[in-house]
Amino acid sequence: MTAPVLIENATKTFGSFTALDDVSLDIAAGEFIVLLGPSGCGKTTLLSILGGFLSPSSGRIAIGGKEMTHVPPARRPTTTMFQDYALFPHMKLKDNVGFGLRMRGIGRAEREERAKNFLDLVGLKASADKKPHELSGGQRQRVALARALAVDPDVLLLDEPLGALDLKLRRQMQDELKAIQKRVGTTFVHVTHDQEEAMAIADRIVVMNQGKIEDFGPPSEIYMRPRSLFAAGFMGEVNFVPGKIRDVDGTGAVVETALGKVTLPKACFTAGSPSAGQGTMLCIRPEHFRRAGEGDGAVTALGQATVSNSAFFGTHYRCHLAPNGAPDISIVAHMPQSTVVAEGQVLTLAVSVGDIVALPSKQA
Ligand SMILES: Nc1ncnc2c1ncn2[C@@H]1O[C@H](COP(=O)(O)OP(=O)(O)OP(=O)(O)O)[C@@H](O)[C@H]1O
Repeated sequence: MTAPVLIENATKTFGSFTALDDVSLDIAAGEFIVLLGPSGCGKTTLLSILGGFLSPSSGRIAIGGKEMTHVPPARRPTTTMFQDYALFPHMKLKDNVGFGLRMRGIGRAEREERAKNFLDLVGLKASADKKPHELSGGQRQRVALARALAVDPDVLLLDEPLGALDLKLRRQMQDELKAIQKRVGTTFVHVTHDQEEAMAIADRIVVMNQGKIEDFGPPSEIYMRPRSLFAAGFMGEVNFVPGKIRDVDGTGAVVETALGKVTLPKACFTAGSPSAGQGTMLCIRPEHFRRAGEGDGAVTALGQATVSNSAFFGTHYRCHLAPNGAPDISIVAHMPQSTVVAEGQVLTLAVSVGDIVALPSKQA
């Protein structure tokens, strides 16, 4: 089963501290949503409000069109899977997976049948009679997922479920989790502070900071067209170049920066229309820099820069560049591996204007 989730103006305070600040989200049935943000930003608080373990101080929650704000966890169509997935050590895997069904009064034959189906879904059908200590960490994680899905929730809430796994296993489990979610079609809301994990699994990412939503959209949109400085910086590496908006017309604006003037179309201003005199921050990803004259399409030259450090990364050179005439700015650029970039070399930097995002330099 699957259901849409609606969160309207949810706020959660603990004494005078606001952990969640006027958060609204509209999640479609069957979506894989990731709540992403640094430690303490309110991800778990939001997940706990969805699961019914916390009540919002104000605002409301609906799941599948039904009011859920004050409904206790056991009466919600949700299951929560925690990082500490605590399987019962004395029970066989099929009994661990069937445990929730037993609690719901489902008879042994049906329980075993469903437990086996869900163990099959996570690739462990042949291990149904094993006990948790006979499994690896990744296999135990799969059993926990099978157990959570076996009770057929409309929405599965996952709180850093891969946090305890080593990096290689974690990447592998991310792929599996995504594939399983697509097969079952259940709405997943998954918490992580790992940006790569979010990009690997999410249909849409909710970027959170200090109890607020900074950005919400598909991974590529948040990476390429972020709507906040925080989201731009949290989703991968980015160079910030400060500037001032000078001339605005219907098509865009001219921005004056320490690297020179850049004419940007309206689409570059992802947080709203530019206004003259406003301070702005240009966000440029390292891979969007190139040397003047390289690549196709219209590029804007951003002056000359001296390579202060260059390292070969296989797919590219990662360079630190000191723009000539702008000592306060340091640039990280990825240059194609086809041409050697050496320390001390002077390059004319260029970027395609369509790759630049301009955001208000001070966001409320
Ligand atoms: N019961 C509580 N009483 C007081 N403060 C709380 C309580 N629960 C959470 N907080 C505070 O609310 C803020 C958000 O906590 P939350 O657990 O939602 O963050 P998080 O983004 O999930 O962080 P992490 O990634 O570290 O788990 C934190 O500053 C935390 O200290």
